Amino acid sequence: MVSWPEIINLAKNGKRVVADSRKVKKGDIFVAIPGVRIDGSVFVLEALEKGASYIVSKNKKVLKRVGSKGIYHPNPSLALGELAKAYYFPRGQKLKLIGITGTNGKTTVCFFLEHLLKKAGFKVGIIGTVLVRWPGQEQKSFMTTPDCLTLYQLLAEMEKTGVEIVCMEVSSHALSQARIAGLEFEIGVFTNLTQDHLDYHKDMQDYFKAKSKLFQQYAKKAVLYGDCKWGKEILTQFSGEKLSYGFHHSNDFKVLNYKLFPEKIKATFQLRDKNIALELPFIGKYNLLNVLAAMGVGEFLGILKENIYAFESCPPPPGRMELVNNEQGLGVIIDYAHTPDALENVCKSLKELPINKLVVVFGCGGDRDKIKRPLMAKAVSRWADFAIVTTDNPRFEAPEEIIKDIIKGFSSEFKYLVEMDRKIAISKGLNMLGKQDILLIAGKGHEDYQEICGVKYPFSDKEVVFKILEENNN
Ligand SMILES: CC(=O)N[C@H]1[C@@H](OP(=O)(O)OP(=O)(O)OC[C@H]2O[C@@H](n3ccc(=O)[nH]c3=O)[C@H](O)[C@@H]2O)O[C@H](CO)[C@@H](O)[C@@H]1O[C@H](C)C(=O)N[C@@H](C)C(=O)N[C@H](CCC(=O)O)C(=O)O
Ligand SMILES: Nc1ncnc2c1ncn2[C@@H]1O[C@H](COP(=O)(O)OP(=O)(O)OP(=O)(O)O)[C@@H](O)[C@H]1O
Ligand SMILES: N[C@H](CCC[C@H](N)C(=O)O)C(=O)O
Ligand SMILES: [Mg+2]
Repeated sequence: MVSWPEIINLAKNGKRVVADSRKVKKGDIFVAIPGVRIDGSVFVLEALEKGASYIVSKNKKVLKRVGSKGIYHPNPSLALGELAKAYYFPRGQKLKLIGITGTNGKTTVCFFLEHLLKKAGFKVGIIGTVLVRWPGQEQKSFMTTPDCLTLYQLLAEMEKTGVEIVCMEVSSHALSQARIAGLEFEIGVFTNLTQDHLDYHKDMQDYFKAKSKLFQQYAKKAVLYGDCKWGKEILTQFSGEKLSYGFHHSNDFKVLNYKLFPEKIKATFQLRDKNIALELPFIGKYNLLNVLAAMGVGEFLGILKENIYAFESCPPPPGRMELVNNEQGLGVIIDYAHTPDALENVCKSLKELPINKLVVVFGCGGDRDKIKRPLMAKAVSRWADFAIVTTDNPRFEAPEEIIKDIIKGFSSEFKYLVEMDRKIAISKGLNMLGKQDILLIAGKGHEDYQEICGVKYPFSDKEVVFKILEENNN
């Protein structure tokens, strides 16, 4: 039987590593991952039939049947990371990695960082919910954090083309499933932790445990949101170099004062002993936190001071508090808020502007956390003047049932209507707009599809707005 160091050496010398039996080719090393739906050990025979030369598994019964080609590893997900690292980075990882985790703000911080680091002269790559991008390359994303092998493949490709630093979103699913196993992160960022994904994580403590792995197992330095108990807990536990940020005066990097305008924010920050006033080209008070997170990373990399004004030309990511400019002069905003906290923050930020009525079109995703549905409605009803409840991505759930869960969160006096067809819902919202009113279309942001029963139908909130306005014009 081959030993673990021997198999690592084989991977270093170009022996392919796969975790999906459908992709096995002759000579590959197949790693059987115990998945959420199914145990990869079920596919060991298929992998062998396709010519796999080695099987890595923790299932001793299966390994007994495999014989000399079998290799026992107590944690196949970690084994996959080690093998992927050996295969894709045989001479070690040279790329600097920045990992961003948290319920909300990962994509935004990632985009802000890309902008800052480019200005500082780095060759930067980003990996996240909206896209994967590095100089000369851009691909649409299918996951926030890709599976382990896809991730390593991307990173290796980036390194080959001269990328020096990669900022990537690290979801709690990725941390639980060890998709980043074997990678070393120069800096980890924690943006916040609020209700989401309780379909996957047992409770908030379990969700936090997944998030905090980034700091316990992977990151050398930490940039931490210090205004919540979860951030404070990581701050206390983390033994490496760390920096906290937030609105509270106890943080290392903080907001001293700010003023929100319909298309920008003017703010003064205190960065340890230095104060700086900036005019930022986006809206949403919480985006001040996302800027601080990016500043914290800049500080650790030693490039913040010379490049701080980069934030004054930093556009928000697509579908995040995106103003839909239109000839009719209607106030329309598209945002990716799909959690109670995000909706609370977005609606509150909009109501802080000098506006009249706030109308919100939103729904909730199917096959995801059900507990958050009435809480999202509650957040909307606290700040909005009217809501139109519609479909998001129903996936395999009945839209009527999702909507039933949502409307349980509205108080009896709150005014809303239900319109299942998202296009008609948006159209109804647009028709309600008067002078200085705002229509917030929440939940799908940059997404260009609506997923119903396993089929992704083309649907972009932004394009739909333009289409309706054009139809109304004719
Ligand atoms: C719940 C979840 O995260 N599931 C992910 C997980 O699937 P799984 O554990 O169910 O895998 P499985 O289907 O049981 O298969 C187990 C193993 O058997 C292998 N297999 C499977 C079938 C076969 O014929 N042969 C075979 O060898 C699989 O390759 C796998 O290694 O591992 C798969 C392979 O890496 C992922 O594609 C899959 O993501 C699904 C599609 C997904 O929707 N994930 C979402 C929830 C997610 O991860 N989202 C986060 C963002 C969350 C946020 O908003 O923060 C993300 O990072 O994208
Ligand atoms: N720092 C923040 N605090 C609270 N809410 C935020 C923050 N940043 C962004 N949001 C809200 O969360 C939404 C999603 O933001 P973003 O895409 O940056 O987060 P994310 O963590 O990448 O989300 P996902 O996990 O879905 O990829 C935004 O559209 C906004 O409504
Ligand atoms: N990454 C998140 C995105 C949710 C976006 C929302 N549009 C939905 O479909 O619920 C998830 O997969 O839970
Ligand atoms: Mg994201």
